[in-house]
Amino acid sequence: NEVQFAASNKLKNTNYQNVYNDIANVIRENDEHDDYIGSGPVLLRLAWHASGQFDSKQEIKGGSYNGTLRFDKELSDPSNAGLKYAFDLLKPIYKKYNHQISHGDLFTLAGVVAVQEMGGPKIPWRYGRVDGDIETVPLNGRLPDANQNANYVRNFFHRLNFLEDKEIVALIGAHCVGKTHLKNSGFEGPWGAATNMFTNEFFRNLLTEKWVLEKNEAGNQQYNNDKGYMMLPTDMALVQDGSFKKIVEEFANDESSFFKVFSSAFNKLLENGIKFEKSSPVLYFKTLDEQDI
Ligand code: HEM
Ligand SMILES: Nc1ncc(C2CC2)[nH]1
Repeated sequence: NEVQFAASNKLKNTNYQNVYNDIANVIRENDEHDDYIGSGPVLLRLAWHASGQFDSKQEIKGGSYNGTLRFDKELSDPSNAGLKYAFDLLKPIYKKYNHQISHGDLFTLAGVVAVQEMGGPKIPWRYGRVDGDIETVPLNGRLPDANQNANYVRNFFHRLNFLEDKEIVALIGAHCVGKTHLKNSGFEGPWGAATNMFTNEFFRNLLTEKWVLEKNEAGNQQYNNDKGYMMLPTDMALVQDGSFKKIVEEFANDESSFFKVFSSAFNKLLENGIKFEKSSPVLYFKTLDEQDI
């Protein structure tokens, strides 16, 4: 399976902090989105969906390299419902940099900005993805189904080369931000209280709240508690499977452990299938707060 080689881009490393800041300012300016949850969660989901359709066994491999989520063919995949809003937020930034940044680099960088600006861990990031044409759009249907159990979840992430349970549990911990929307996915409700701060709270709620399996208005089964919070079947799988559950307990007790594993797993997700030059710089970005902006 040939891999795709990252190209050296025209932007100098320093300019990527400017792109980071532009995306961070878009998040600040659109804080009213989704009843003031803000635009961080949906931009994080955009970066995940731009990368999670990777399958090294397929002719068309997918992954973030070609920036194919920009094509309606992929954006209209029912799994991507709600993401056009996030893509539209990034269009003015793409235009501003006038082809000096690819869509693949922009979509993945937006995920890094979203995690960091919501108080999550620093995510190392590299540039060099090159936009592919519409022929490189992967088939729809490669993103995961939320109605499934622990074995499905484990096998799904094995396809993305996440062979350790720790990585899988950490990645799903991104459900600590945002909410589910009936019109997008057929599920409804937030996981918990603070839905725009990236913390280990999602893991605590999984363990401490009393969850009841109910059919929702769309006919899907979801877990609800007495405070109006919800969990997907695939979320609950993390405490139904013994190995996953031990890791949920570790992350619930030690947020720094969750952050460390999430940082490397999210970087790996965003770089699946891409070969970067040894010399290609690994960039770390300052948050707006760290720059006193
Ligand atoms: C078993 C794997 C996963 C399943 C089945 C799944 C499923 C879902 C579903 C059904 C939603 C609700 C979408 C909506 O109704 O708007 C959602 C939201 C979200 N997912 Fe996942 N997800 C998975 C893994 C991930 C991963 C790996 C990440 C990131 C690293 C992620 C980040 C998010 C975020 C940030 C939201 C909130 C979006 C918003 O508030 O608009 N998810 N997910
Ligand atoms: N419980 C739950 N699973 C997924 C979500 C959306 C990310 C917010 N909430």
